[in-house]
Amino acid sequence: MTQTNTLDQVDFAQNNLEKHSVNVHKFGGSSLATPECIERVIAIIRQHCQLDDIIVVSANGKTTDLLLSLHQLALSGEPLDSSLTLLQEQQSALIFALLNDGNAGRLARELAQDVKQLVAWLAQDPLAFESDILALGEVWSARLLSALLNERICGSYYLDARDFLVINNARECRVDNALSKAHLASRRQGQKLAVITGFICKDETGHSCTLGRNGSDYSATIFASLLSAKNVTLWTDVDGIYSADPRVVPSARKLHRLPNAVAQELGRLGNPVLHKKTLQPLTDNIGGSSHLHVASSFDVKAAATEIGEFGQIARQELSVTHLNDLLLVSCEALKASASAELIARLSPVYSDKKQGQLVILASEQQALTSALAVLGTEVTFTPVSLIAAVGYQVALRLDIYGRFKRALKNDRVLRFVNSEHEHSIIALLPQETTAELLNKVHHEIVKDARHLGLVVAGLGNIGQRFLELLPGQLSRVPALENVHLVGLVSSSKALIHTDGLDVGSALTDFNEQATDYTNQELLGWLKHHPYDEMILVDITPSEAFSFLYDKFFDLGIHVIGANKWAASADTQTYRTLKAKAAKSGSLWLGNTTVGAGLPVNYALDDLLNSGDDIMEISGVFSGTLSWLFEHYNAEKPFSGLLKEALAQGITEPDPREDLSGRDVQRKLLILARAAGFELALEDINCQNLVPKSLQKLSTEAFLQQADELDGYFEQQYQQAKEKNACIRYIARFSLEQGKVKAGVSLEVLADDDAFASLTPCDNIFQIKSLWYQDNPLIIRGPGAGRDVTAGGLHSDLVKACQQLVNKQHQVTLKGIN
Ligand SMILES: NC(=O)C1=CN([C@@H]2O[C@H](COP(=O)(O)OP(=O)(O)OC[C@H]3O[C@@H](n4cnc5c(N)ncnc54)[C@H](OP(=O)(O)O)[C@@H]3O)[C@@H](O)[C@H]2O)C=CC1
Ligand SMILES: N[C@@H](CC=O)C(=O)O
Repeated sequence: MTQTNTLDQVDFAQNNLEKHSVNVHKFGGSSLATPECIERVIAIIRQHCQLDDIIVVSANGKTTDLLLSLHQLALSGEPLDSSLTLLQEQQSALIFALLNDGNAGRLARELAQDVKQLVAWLAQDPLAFESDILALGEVWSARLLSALLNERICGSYYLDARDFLVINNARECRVDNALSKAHLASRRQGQKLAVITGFICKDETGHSCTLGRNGSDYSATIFASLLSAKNVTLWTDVDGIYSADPRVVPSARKLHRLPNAVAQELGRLGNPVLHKKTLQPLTDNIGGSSHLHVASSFDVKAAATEIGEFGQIARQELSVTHLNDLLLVSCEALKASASAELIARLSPVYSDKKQGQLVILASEQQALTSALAVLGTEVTFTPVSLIAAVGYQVALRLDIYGRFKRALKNDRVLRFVNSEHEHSIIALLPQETTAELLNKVHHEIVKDARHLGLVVAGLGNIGQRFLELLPGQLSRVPALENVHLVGLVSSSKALIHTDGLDVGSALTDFNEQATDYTNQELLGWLKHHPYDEMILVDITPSEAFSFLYDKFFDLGIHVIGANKWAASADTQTYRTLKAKAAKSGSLWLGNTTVGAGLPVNYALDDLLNSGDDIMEISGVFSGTLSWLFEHYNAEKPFSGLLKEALAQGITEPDPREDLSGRDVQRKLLILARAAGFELALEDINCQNLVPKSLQKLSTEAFLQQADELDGYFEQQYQQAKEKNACIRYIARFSLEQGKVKAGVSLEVLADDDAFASLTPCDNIFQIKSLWYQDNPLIIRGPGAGRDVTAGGLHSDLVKACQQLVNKQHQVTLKGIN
């Protein structure tokens, strides 16, 4: 895990910023529309950019539309004055709202010069200067942002892409890579942020050209390819790519990672965010491995969608897309081989040479009609629409094919076709694809596709057993179908694979491949994980690790803890954690913190849910102490038994946690809190069975001197025996006349007491409540041990997943909604 420096972490006066690679950030028009939007962009750059990165900009807000309308007005000979004034006013307003007086004056003078030139072009020959006219929007936007960066953040320069980006085929916007790369290299300035115009370029004769619809996105990926950039981020008004258009399908889920091939297919089949040209420079760049991110400049915290090459898990993502306003073209001439070049040029949505048929966008009808007129044959156009299931080689997945057909069984379908590389199954419909149909098909295809990541912290006695049971659970329990083990963490080493670890060999892989990590690195990875939900199972005994819960909940991570520290933390910390978890929708389960696999926490929850009031909880809460006192008969030394319990994995890693009563004290606190009481550890009297002389030693030294315990326990045992009684470590909590009484201690019990004759290691919980007053509720069984604890954690995992697989996230589309 590596950490990159961002601009807000460095002091520019003595900047020594380490570069990892170039990143390209593109900001669209809506992200740069107003002074407030531009302030947001500045904040993003400060946080996410490094020196030498490239920033690509579109024209501010609707500037290009205004320039286009001026162009139209000029062509039709209509007056320009009011539109010109509006254009200049809008630009001036941005300049004066954002820049200091000196820079604002300079940019206003340059703007006035440009407007003069614009008026001349419009008067002279608007058609010939169309691209020069449209290019002004990006030039103004880049000049403004660069000046602002110079004022606010760091050295910056702006580049007009027409100074280096050369295309040698205007119709297909094909870039002359060698020439453009050389020109760009000669214009870059080191240790500064470049702001470059998107959308515009020049042709081989030096004339201005534009890159067409979504041209700035295309510019960004072209620059990334020229510079072998590591990442390209399209900062836009939506926070990623969804499994269907979320404006139409409310249950659409964000796709966190998309393989290039799938993203390209989505762009081709009408995804509103991706354009089919955008990815081309990255995928054409053989050996290049740039990843494309789609992120929202309006909601920087929202996880983005990352597009690139990924392993198996990302390849399982499915989505549904649709296109209305299509035409099915039938023409005999299309069967001839002479039509091949025409078809390739048009790159239709679908073509069937045998049948002489194409499917094109309705907007392409005119171009096709004139192209086919040359062939002199009759053409028929039939309005159609398409709906498609898109995913990596989805056409080869028979289950998905079946579901897709099933969802459409009551609709008229002209035909089902697979795309060339099997990344989509397309249904051509003779009618419009309605919102209702889209929702129906989406539900059928995407219903169980939420991916849950799993990180296990603590790979000791219990953690290892948990992992041994995991493969069986994953293949047996339907709710775990989309759970992927992605991380294993011990106190100093971590093995994290975003694409998933092999559950069968996870521990061996951890022992061979895990590397040192810091908590910062772990949190950094968790912050950007690409899963719908992330579950962390804490099987450490560590208080330090429990301090991270606060951050986990901030990040919306779900926690299943066997670790008792957080659940028994001081009242303020506990309250804050509960509130944070509730706020971020994080689940926090800890059934095994008390009674290992026994469902005592669940039972208390159920009682409260049933309207009951709990008045008393008592019993034997320690598996270790139960095992010790049920076995102890003063024949074998007590210390010998203690070491046996440690070897059996019943005790805490340091058995003094058990013997001191602290473990029982924590458990009583956890249960009292679960029963709805607010109390702290200090409110629970605790009898420590470890003599002072052994309390401060290391675990090893304590075990060596453990025979110092023997005399005390022998005496306690014999004294009890004389009264036909026994010794047991008991926890008691009660509410008496509105006052809480709580304590844990060694008690002398009659041999026939309900807490006296347990199977060694058993816990017993006696709960008195309104419903269970005269005849208390009893839960009894093994309260410690590898199997029951690991099993209890699996029970929590299934419970969490049952809730999370169906959880709906509110889609927020800032800038669109
Ligand atoms: N034994 C039982 O029957 C029950 C136990 N529990 C709880 O289960 C937990 C685990 O117990 P057990 O398996 O016996 O413990 P172990 O000592 O056998 O294993 C502890 C694991 O936690 C790791 N660890 C320790 N500190 C940290 C840290 N700061 N960050 C990340 N990992 C850390 C250790 O790593 P390393 O190897 O590097 O030291 C080790 O892998 C405890 O909280 C215990 O109370 C709960 C119910 C029943
Ligand atoms: N050491 C504990 C383990 C479970 O929490 C016990 O003995 O009960």
